[in-house]
Amino acid sequence: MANKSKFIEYIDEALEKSKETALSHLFFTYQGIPYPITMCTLETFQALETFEATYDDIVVASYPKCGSNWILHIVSELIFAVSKKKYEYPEFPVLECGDSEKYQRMEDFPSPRILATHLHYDKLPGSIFKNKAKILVIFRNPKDTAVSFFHFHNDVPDIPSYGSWDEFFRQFMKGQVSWGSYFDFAINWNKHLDDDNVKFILYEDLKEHLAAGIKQIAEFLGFFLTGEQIQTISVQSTFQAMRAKSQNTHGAVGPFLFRKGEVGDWKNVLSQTQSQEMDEKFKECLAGTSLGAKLKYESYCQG
Ligand SMILES: Nc1ncnc2c1ncn2[C@@H]1O[C@H](COP(=O)(O)OS(=O)(=O)O)[C@@H](OP(=O)(O)O)[C@H]1O
Repeated sequence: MANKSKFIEYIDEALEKSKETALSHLFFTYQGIPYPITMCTLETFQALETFEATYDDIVVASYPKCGSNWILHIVSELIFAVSKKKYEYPEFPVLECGDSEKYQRMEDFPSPRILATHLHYDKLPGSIFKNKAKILVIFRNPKDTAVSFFHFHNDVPDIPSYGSWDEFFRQFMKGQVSWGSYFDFAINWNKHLDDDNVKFILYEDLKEHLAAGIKQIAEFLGFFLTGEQIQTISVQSTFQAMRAKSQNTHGAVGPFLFRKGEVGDWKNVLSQTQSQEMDEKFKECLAGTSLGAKLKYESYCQG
């Protein structure tokens, strides 16, 4: 991720703040959703109301740990392929993270701007829809998402740890984790996945058919690449390739962020009771919905 220094600088600063933050003090609530005080502030949320999206913006929307860094990488490689200019991330790309003046600075960022966000659909700035920015929404099955989230907290030395997986699981199921409930995030998006300018991506599908997924993303963004170019990006976008470069792209947190990149790791972590509890929650929130079908829950979360 190009202007590494600013990107990594931001991550390092957040880690530095995390060192002094106990888990019990990690969250503040804004409009009903918990956010980590190490990355989000009230001032920035208030300033976000002034953010003007543009038609050229590419927004990568996801619940945490569903693969946003993967998509950010693919999109920046696609831009490089069509423009021959290396995409430079001018600063940390998560829209709601950083200081309150970032939206002013963003006005001068070169187009297309690539933005990431973990905000729920109903918390996204209205200008994203009004100005018809393109939105890539990535979802991953909730069991692997929870396991990835837990490991991130408990493996990265400076991030506040949970006492145990069981404790994390309880909080995850209640939505008392950073960016709130996976299920609320999903319910919020459910009716909008076929909207104009929205492209749904399933982590598990991308993992199985990487080149085909990259081609679909390129087409959605209106980029025309040769099969050879798609193939090259595909080779650079495997988990192994990204993990190998992760210290350069993401700094010290890189190898923890690019942890395992697998489908089904939940089977090593969730107890049978926890697995059933998640199945019940899925049924209650998403059974019979369009997103429920798109997530292919039976394939990835059962058996
Ligand atoms: N190329 C590729 N292939 C497969 N999987 C990948 C890839 N890149 C990132 N990942 C996995 O995505 C998980 C991190 O998700 P995010 O990038 O959304 O994390 S974050 O919320 O922005 O911190 C995290 O999942 P886990 O390994 O299960 O923890 C990453 O390994």
